[in-house]
Amino acid sequence: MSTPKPGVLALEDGSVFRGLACGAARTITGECVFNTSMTGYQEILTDPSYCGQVITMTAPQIGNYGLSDEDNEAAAPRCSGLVVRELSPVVSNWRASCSVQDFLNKYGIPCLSEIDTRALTKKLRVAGAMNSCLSTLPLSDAEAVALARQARTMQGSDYVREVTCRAPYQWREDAPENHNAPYLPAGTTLGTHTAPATRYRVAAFDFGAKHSIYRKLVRHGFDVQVFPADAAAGLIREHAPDGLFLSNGPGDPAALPYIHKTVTELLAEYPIFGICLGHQMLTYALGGHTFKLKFGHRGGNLPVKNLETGKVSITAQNHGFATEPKSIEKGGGIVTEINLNDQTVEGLRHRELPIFSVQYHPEAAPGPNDADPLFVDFYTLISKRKAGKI
Ligand SMILES: NC(=O)CC[C@H](N)C(=O)O
Repeated sequence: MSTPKPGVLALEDGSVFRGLACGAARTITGECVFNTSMTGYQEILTDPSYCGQVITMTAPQIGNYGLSDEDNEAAAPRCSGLVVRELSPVVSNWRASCSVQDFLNKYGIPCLSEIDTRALTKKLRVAGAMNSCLSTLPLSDAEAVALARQARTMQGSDYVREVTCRAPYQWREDAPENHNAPYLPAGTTLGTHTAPATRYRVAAFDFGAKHSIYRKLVRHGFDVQVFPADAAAGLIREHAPDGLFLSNGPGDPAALPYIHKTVTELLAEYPIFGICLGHQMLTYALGGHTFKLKFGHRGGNLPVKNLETGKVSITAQNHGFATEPKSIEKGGGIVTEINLNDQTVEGLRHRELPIFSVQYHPEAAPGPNDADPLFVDFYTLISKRKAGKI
């Protein structure tokens, strides 16, 4: 075994953490954020919404079950770096095809282990998410801090352009990355889930979508046609979908005026469901705006209350921005859900139009399945629209 090399993480406030280098040998910068999920590091690493960010996992050991070919959320990871307390020296799972170390090497992502992630997370909670420099090459503290201070700021950054698909395509049920969601022919039942007999066509804007969302849509009776983030309203109309889906994605939601414009144009024409960045795009289409949260919500057990039903769901989340509640009122938006930790907006709907969205991740990969019925709600909304009831 080769001797582990030292590596460094520096924050823009001048803090420096030294650990052991693994993954790619390089120096990167990015916004340092933390995720409190106990499991699901593969889905987190491959979620394109982390583009431009250095992910700190607060779970003390990462990597013990390796990575499997079926659980990726995108074709390649888009995060900038990974920080962990301990990387498991062994991989123990029959589904595993590689280790975290091998995966990071393959995709050129640097990682630090043996970092006091508790101290780092406490710093980020008090000061807020900060820009950082992570290097697995020889670099002095002063050099690393200087690079962290020069890093591109999250606010104002359009990272969607870097992760969206280049051309429209049909999401294929039999695509290799789709193996872990068994295909249910129309009308058949698996466990408590019955695949609807009638399938609807949904046009999905890919802002950096997690594949689990497409898998869920397919399971819930949708045929998914995926469109690049800058697809014009006319292109969507040509496809004649039954509904629109707005995906999750990286970066600052305020920095995407071309998407705000398209969604505004399509607002009154189709039933719409948005998740995370998609929810934020609906916010802008309703004339509203977002603001940056201090340290964001990233984890697998965040409590959300539905203000209309009183029901509380435990949800998976990954976002750094949130909707300003008052800002959506004029455009007909109603806040439907709030986060019980900080009372920020977690869901909205339109007063009359068949449009709704959530800031959290109902596809839950990783995470609890409390919000799974939202996919059924979207299906029901489209059924009603087609029956002329709304
Ligand atoms: N997961 C997402 O879609 C994140 C949305 C947005 N980039 C945010 O951080 O708030």
